Amino acid sequence: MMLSNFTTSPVLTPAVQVAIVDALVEQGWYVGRAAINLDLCHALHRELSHMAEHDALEEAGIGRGQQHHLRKDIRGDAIHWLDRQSEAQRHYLDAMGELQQSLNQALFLGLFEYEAHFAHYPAGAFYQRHLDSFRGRANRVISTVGYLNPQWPSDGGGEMVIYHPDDASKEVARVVPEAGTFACFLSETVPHEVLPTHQPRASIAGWFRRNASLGGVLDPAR
Ligand SMILES: O=C(O)CCC(=O)C(=O)O
Ligand SMILES: [Fe+2]
Repeated sequence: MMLSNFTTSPVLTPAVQVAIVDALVEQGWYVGRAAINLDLCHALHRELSHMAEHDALEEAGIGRGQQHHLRKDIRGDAIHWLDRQSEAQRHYLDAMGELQQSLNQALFLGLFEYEAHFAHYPAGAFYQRHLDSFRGRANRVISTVGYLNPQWPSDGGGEMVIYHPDDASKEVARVVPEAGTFACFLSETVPHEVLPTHQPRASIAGWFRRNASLGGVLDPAR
């Protein structure tokens, strides 16, 4: 049994939370290495690997509610929504709850909930350039990605590319998906993609949401 101390140190330090808020205000996106507690990343990685090995993941699709369908030509990951079933998941979700409070206090965003899924990209999988939310639908406000891979070779592929909010042809960051790295960006304005990965790739993608129920029509969470 490996001893892990993710329960005793913060998932995201207060300094990292401040850096996230500042970067979102200044440029609309944040990327930090060694931002999330590594023991927690390892515990979450074990959990996701176990699910992948036991066929416990579902193929990811695009669109929500009735519009949900599979498009392997657009995204090739398999997912499992976090459900607080393990201590590691509860820690991650509690940390995102704290971040939600920091974001609301500093930016008055009125974020009211957070949803997140594990994502497993098998070798060869990618996710084409996209926005996580569409203006007007105003449901997903801030996107987060936590990376779980214990190590990542320089030729491993699978980087997340972030593009400039005002110029989608301009690459502003290339994020190596290694454990401890955390990315965060405005869901409606920051285009991003996952380049084809050359080896299995593990992450947690999540979104802070605002209630977007309109005209009595319930906005489906997923
Ligand atoms: O895993 C990543 O790096 C990003 C995934 C993503 O863009 C998404 O799930 O919407
Ligand atoms: Fe995305």
